[in-house]
Amino acid sequence: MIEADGLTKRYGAKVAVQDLSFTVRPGRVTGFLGPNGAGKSTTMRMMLGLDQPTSGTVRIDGKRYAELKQPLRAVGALLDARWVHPNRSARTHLRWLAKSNRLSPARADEVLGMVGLDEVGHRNAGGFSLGMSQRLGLAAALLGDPGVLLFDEPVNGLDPEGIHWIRRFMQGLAAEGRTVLVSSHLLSEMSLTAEELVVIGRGQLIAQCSTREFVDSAGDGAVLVRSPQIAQLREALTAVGIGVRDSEPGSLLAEQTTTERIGELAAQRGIVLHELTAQRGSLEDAFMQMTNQAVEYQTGLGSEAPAAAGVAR
Ligand SMILES: Nc1ncnc2c1ncn2[C@@H]1O[C@H](COP(=O)(O)OP(=O)(O)OP(=O)(O)O)[C@@H](O)[C@H]1O
Repeated sequence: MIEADGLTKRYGAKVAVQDLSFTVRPGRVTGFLGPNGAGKSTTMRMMLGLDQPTSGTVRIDGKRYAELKQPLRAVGALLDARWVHPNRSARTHLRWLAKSNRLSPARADEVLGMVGLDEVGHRNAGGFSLGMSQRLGLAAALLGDPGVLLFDEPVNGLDPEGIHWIRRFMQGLAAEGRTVLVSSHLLSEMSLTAEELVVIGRGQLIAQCSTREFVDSAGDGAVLVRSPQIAQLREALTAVGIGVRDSEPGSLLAEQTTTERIGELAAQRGIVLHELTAQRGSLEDAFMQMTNQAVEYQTGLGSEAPAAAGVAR
């Protein structure tokens, strides 16, 4: 579990992270989203003790990073996949990391196998493709078999196969009961990967909720209904005060309601339904709507945007 409590980081006059409180729970992948410069990397660096908070705390399984006796056994991270010695083999790189963290060198081969690099473990890491480097970065993060994993933009620059592989891998780690926090700019990818979201803008919390709730919060509550008895359905809906908009022939859009309400109403009146679909936006729509106020610099004369609108829970 990761717990941020009133986390604040200032660089001189610049406030990178401001009074940020959220919890990341084990057993599912949590996406960490925010526009450029929102403070995601700074927050992750504070989780790993690479930056000190100006105020507030962030705890990994109840402890600050500095209090962890063997940090690599508690938290693993992939921040920059290119951080390897180019003339060292992947295996030597991992063994060196293991040794300097008092972990068994045999663990290097185990993690190489876990990420599918056992065949190329003897090759110089400097010659690895981006996808292979990302896998090596994941292997390094897993060396201490940690319960908490942090990934900063792990799929940046990868091809669809690489993205798919990392998605399944992260979901597998979460299914083993680990806490997995992953930042990404790729929103459609994040909607497939993450069950939970922490969304920040200008260093402040915008939302912490399930991906489903986040997407729903941006929807307009309309429900598409298709029925061979559309006239009767329209009458039944307007009779109970539900607003109706036209859609394709044989269909209508019921406003500000739920699929449950319409399904039950149709059943009571004996009206046959062929389709009942809540109209959802995409994670992209929700993100744009929620972070619109929170982009660091709005277009137009570089004026700063107002503070993030608070839908945080
Ligand atoms: N060492 C530093 N000195 C001064 N300002 C910094 C420093 N590190 C980050 N910042 C500023 O803090 C803010 C948050 O940066 P951060 O890199 O954490 O955002 P981010 O959400 O990770 O952005 P991106 O998605 O673009 O990587 C930015 O305005 C950035 O310019």
